Amino acid sequence: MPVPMIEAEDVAKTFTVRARSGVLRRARRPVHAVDGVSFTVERGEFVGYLGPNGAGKSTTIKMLTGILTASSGTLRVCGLDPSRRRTMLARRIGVVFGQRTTLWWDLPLRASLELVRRLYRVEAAAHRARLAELTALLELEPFLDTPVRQLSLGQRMRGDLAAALLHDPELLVLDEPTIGLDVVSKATVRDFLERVNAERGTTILLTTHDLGDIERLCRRVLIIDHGRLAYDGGLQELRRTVDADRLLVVELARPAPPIMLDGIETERVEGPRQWLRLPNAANAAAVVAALARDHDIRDISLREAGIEDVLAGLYRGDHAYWCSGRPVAP
Ligand SMILES: Nc1ncnc2c1ncn2[C@@H]1O[C@H](COP(=O)(O)OP(=O)(O)OP(=O)(O)O)[C@@H](O)[C@H]1O
Repeated sequence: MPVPMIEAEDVAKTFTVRARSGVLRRARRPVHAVDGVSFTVERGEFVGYLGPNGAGKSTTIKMLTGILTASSGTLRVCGLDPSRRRTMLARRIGVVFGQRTTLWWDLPLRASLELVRRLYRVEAAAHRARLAELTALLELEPFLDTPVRQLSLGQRMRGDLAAALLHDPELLVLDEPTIGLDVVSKATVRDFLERVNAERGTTILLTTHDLGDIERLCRRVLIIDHGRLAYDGGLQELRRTVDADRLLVVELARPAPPIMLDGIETERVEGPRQWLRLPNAANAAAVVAALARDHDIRDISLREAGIEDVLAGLYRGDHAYWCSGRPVAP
């Protein structure tokens, strides 16, 4: 059986921070950034790694790439211990941090990519072929000779993606790759990542707050909260698992007091329009029939819970935590 791309078993990372506890005293306090996380990512998967601010995503990525050493637990990436085999691992993985560039600020993009080639010791002919392919896919040609500092955010991100993939890594780790990009640049980056995964079989682990990235690209998501894994499974299953409410928007013939229906909360009233929160278990057809019986209705529409609602509920702690289809203690 092939070795999984990522194997994390009970991985934890605790930082010690010093906080002022008196005029002169500074007390030490542990911060459990990652608190016993276990998961496996198989070759060829495209996995989203989600969680609210401060959940432990970046810390996990830093451990996966060998920048930080885990405080406890076992971690294997491409079968290697990242903190002990960091250089060897660097040749097999690509990493992109959306907030930072790995390119040389004052050099043209082409020269930056040449330096990356030398760092990874990619043979010149292989580099030319790969650069030509990435240039076409990411449409880099118009700005290959522009200094990196003059590139727009979207152009720089495409340059960073090329740099991360020049050595044809088995695993691509992305931390917020579409942050700050406009809709067209986001679409280019998403199309590109989809192709890299589908055509080259590159395994991708994607951290993002952009749910459009996740809905478009990830078949599986891992959700981390307070350093612990809150969910591991498909997006559709997540929607079904988490009891997310739907919203019924009712337009009455004339303004009226809030509608009273058993088990249904009228969330907002604006003139003749009312917003009713429907629990997942409620039968929408029965609710509409009851409304039609007692009120003069002009229009009605049902808004399904979006993935944002599902995640917001999960992050707020409204729901039990679920992993592998089973509830787990938060
Ligand atoms: N070097 C550090 N020293 C002390 N605490 C840290 C350090 N790095 C991270 N932390 C803390 O660990 C926790 C997890 O941080 P992390 O950056 O991994 O979260 P995140 O999920 O990436 O958040 P965001 O979505 O905001 O980027 C936070 O409480 C953070 O303050």
